[in-house]
Amino acid sequence: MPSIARPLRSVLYIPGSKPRALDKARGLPADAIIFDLEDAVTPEEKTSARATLAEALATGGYGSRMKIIRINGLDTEWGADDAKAAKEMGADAILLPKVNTPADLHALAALVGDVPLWAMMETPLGMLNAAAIAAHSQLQGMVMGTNDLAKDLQTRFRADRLPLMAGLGLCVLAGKAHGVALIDGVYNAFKDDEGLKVECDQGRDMGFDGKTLIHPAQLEVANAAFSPSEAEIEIARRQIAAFEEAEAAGQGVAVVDGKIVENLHVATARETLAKLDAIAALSTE
Ligand SMILES: CC(C)(COP(=O)(O)OP(=O)(O)OC[C@H]1O[C@@H](n2cnc3c(N)ncnc32)[C@H](O)[C@@H]1OP(=O)(O)O)[C@@H](O)C(=O)NCCC(=O)NCCSC(=O)C[C@H](O)C(=O)O
Ligand SMILES: [Mg+2]
Repeated sequence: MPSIARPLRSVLYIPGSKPRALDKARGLPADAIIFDLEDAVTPEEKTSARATLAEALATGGYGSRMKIIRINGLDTEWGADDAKAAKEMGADAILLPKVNTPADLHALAALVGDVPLWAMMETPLGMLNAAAIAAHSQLQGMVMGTNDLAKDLQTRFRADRLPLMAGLGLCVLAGKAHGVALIDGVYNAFKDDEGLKVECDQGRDMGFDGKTLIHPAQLEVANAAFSPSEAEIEIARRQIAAFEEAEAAGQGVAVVDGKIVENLHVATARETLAKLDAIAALSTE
């Protein structure tokens, strides 16, 4: 399945309770924003955060950035009211935490109707049910919750994320099979650009569309890592040109830099250039 056209390289969490951060985000180069009512907001502020967020979104100014609202779980005292409020606020998508089964999404859909849904994939049961969750007709995005997953798996932190790979891999397979956007988990050490880059590159290599972020300082690294590189652009152009030349000569295969280029490689090359165009279009919106 091809990735969706909208760039989602950088997906920034903003606590719904923080007016200063909500305001700052209007000028930040994030492809998407997750306005958070869940873990970034204290129980004491849950209700007021809903009102603070509603005011920020009514004021607007977020441009073409995708606006996703993460609500509290429907098993909490805030979840149902969050869901109804998120729909009224005109969210592009509602993100449900700790999705374990498709039934969790059915319950949310019953409250909000046909609003696009996103799922936090962050429990062992959710990972095991990734294929069924990704198949839900309203699901358009999956966000990895690597902190909650690590907690439930009782893993130790490893820079290579080996203990999380089985779960992340299941989500990548499920998301690709059903054409769902795939966003990698956060990198907690928000002052460590080098570590962030390593993790972004790993996520990109795995097929994620982008990374969730917790601080504006992480935007540049993520945007760069999930954009086509100069080398990828250059080889894509040469592959397309070589294949077209081969086709004109009645052949189905070209060779570039000693490697074969077939239809499927050309499809990937065209996707790379389309992504570049979509990113360029963001700056003119
Ligand atoms: C991590 C932070 C608490 C750090 O905050 P702070 O100390 O205020 O940072 P700075 O002083 O460096 O901030 C500089 C300016 O940037 C603004 N800011 C900070 N963070 C954000 C943000 N996320 N979005 C927009 N703007 C932001 C500050 O307001 C400052 O602005 P100004 O004063 O005008 O210069 C903080 O960054 C933070 O709260 N981050 C978000 C944390 C969060 O959302 N956590 C929940 C999501 S992660 C999660 O739940 C993962 C998942 O579920 C899992 O299981 O893994
Ligand atoms: Mg979480």
